[in-house]
Amino acid sequence: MERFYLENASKYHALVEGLDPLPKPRLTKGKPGPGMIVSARIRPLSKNEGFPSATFPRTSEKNVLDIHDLYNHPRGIPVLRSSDYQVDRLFDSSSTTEEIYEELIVDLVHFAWTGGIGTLFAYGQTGSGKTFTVSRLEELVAETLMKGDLGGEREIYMTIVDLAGNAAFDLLNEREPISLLEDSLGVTQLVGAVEHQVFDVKDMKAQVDRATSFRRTAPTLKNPASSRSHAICRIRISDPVSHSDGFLYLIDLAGSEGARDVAVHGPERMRETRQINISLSVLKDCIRGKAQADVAASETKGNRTQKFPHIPFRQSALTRVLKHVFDPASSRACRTVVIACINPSLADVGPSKNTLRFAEMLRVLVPVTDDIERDDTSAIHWTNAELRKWIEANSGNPPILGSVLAPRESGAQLFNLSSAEIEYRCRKCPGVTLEQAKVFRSKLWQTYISA
Ligand SMILES: Nc1ncnc2c1ncn2[C@@H]1O[C@H](COP(=O)(O)OP(=O)(O)OP(=O)(O)O)[C@@H](O)[C@H]1O
Repeated sequence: MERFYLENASKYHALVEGLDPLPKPRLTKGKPGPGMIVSARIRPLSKNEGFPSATFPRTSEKNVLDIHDLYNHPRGIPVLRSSDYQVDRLFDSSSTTEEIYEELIVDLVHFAWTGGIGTLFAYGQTGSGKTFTVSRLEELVAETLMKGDLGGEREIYMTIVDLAGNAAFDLLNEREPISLLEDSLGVTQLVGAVEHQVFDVKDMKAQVDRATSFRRTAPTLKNPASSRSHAICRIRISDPVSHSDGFLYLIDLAGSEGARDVAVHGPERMRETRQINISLSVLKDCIRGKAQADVAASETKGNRTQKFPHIPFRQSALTRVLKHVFDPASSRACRTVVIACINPSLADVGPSKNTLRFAEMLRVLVPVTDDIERDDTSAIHWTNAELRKWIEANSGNPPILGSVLAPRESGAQLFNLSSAEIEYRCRKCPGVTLEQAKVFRSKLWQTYISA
């Protein structure tokens, strides 16, 4: 197939240039649900790949991507086959990891700092840029956490482990095997993994580099050092005053390889690929189930008598480790960001389409009512400054401070927080009682409902 693409590269360019400049519009009704953003990042095409780019972000529509494949028609005339995909946020090949951090990840850091659970998944075919993206994001997270301007004292602990099938290894301890055991509360513990307390940026970055050097890699057709395991970097942010922990998970998933890529590597690698694909499939079901549960909870304003979708988090080691992210019984406030990484090369259109289909399946959209679409001044569109003003005027005495907001939190994000999270934040303001926090919470939601 690659030979076919190379031989017909000029034909491909001519067909793409001759396409209708106004592609069929993508009609999606709805906005992303609370607590979940599904994005895609297209990496630049490297010079030595030799194939044309087959991915085309639309200029006329935000966050929509066209992929044009060249089909070897039986009559011998190559034809174009086009498909389009939509995500919540698309980063094209000129985007930097710093931009992705500012738009999507810094909020997760603030969220974890205030006691929430923030999770990032980088997903995609082998060689699509997952490790490149996550490594830089880890450095940027370290810089934010250690800058000292997040407010309050915290202790930071890091654990970095590697999951290959059902086996787990400690990347901060020379890849020593560890056990995944469930404790009496049903939480899967990483027994034997070192939890390293970090005190500055240099120390954090050194731990990340150390973990990278112990990561399991193997050559695939697409990447000479392909990661054949899921790497989980867990950052626990402990508040010594309230004795509560926030968590940040940065997860570089194993490359989703096609059978074609591993066929030359024998039965061991085929088995490994099967295990990776099964765990990715369970992960998809869990992320989607969680997003549906979040939407249902926000629509019923946290009423837990509502029947939530089944989330099969016990079916793989990866999702068992992330129990408090996926367990519907968990009361922890969670936010998740998925970055679907794409190699734009024409030779990779098949895996790229699979990755984008996977990303689309994760999206759970909330219907947008006409009122909300029309009314840009409604409460959920308030800026941070407007929110602070509203909080000051409506929080009673002693006042609940505007600091209950994470620095970049939007109106929609604040209104979608769980009741436990809102009360937890209010209680951190001096003198505020639980009763007052509850009154404030219900005022907040009434404002949201009437918005
Ligand atoms: N945004 C980018 N800009 C420049 N180079 C990139 C970018 N993303 C990836 N690359 C390069 O592409 C190659 C493959 O990237 P990377 O190793 O991150 O892929 P991967 O998805 O983690 O692969 P695997 O799943 O096989 O481990 C690397 O040489 C990396 O430097």
